[in-house]
Amino acid sequence: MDAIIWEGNRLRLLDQTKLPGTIEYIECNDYYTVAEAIKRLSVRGAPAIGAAAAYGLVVGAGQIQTEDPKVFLEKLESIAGELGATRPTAVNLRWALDRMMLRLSSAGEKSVQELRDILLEEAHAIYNEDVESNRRMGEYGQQLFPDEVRVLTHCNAGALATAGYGTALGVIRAAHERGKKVSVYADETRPLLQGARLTSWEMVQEGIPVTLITDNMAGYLMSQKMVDCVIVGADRITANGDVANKIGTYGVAVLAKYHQIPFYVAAPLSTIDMNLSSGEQIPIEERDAREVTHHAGQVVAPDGVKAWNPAFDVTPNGLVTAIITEKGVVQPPYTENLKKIFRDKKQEEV
Ligand SMILES: CSC[C@@H](O)[C@@H](O)C(=O)COP(=O)(O)O
Repeated sequence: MDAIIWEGNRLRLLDQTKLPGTIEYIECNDYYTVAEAIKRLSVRGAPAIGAAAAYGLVVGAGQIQTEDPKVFLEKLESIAGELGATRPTAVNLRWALDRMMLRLSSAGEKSVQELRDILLEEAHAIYNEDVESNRRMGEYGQQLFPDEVRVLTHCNAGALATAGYGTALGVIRAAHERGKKVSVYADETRPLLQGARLTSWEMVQEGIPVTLITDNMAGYLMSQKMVDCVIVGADRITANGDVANKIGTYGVAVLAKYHQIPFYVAAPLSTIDMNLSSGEQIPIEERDAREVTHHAGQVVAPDGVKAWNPAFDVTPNGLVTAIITEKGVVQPPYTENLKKIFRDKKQEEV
């Protein structure tokens, strides 16, 4: 199931808030619809947000009515600002928009129509490269798994959270495709249940054995020696290897350390923010308290109660066994080894 579809010059986004019950696509005829879809988590997951915003910028470019390239670029910059402000933690969003704008600024003198065409080409490149990165990550990551493995994951880092195939779930998929006996425990992931609604759905569709648990069961699961490793995705990784991911990830990492279970993070280089030296600098999105006080539209807390709703937490690098990227598996010390992986990538591009 594709989260993002560009077809016949139209953008359609799968409304993930309705899964697994209803499969419905949102038609995005203007960039406000894309921005709204990102804000309300119709499209979610760091790489998917980046690709959706890139296409959102293409849609926005079509709304700008001018033939003057300078005016066009000014208006586009403002649309990129609006799209970029929709969710603060996933760095892929800013990364994709910056890449789109940079491509235009390095294009030289072009007509407005040519600039629009370049934008679409770049959005396709971001999308296609993400799928390719996930497949590579899958190949590297699956080598860390023994032939028979029970894996715990948190939130949804699958095909739905990316342009396709998935990061953490991509590694699980790759292991399964290579004939390894993989079974998955999926944390339900309160408050919005991405684990229950999306991860377990993806695994069922794929025929990979999955068992759903509530978030507070992970400790007992580990104490019963029912899990061999943890693998999660990421929304932003800083230069020292600290990892921001869905709220609850930190708790799982602490439990994994205590139980001496490897804790892996799978993420493309577009999720690694080398401009931030540590996780304390990552902006953490706080969402509406109603997501905590309500469940499926029903109130589950007394009227007037205060609720706190940070959408992400930060797992310190010391709890991370390895970071799986499309360029290989990065081991500690992260400050040194992440720098090296970016240096190698730059050399490859020359
Ligand atoms: C491959 S995506 C990894 C993360 O983006 C994912 O684990 C996550 O935390 C998603 O959060 P969400 O709030 O659903 O966008």
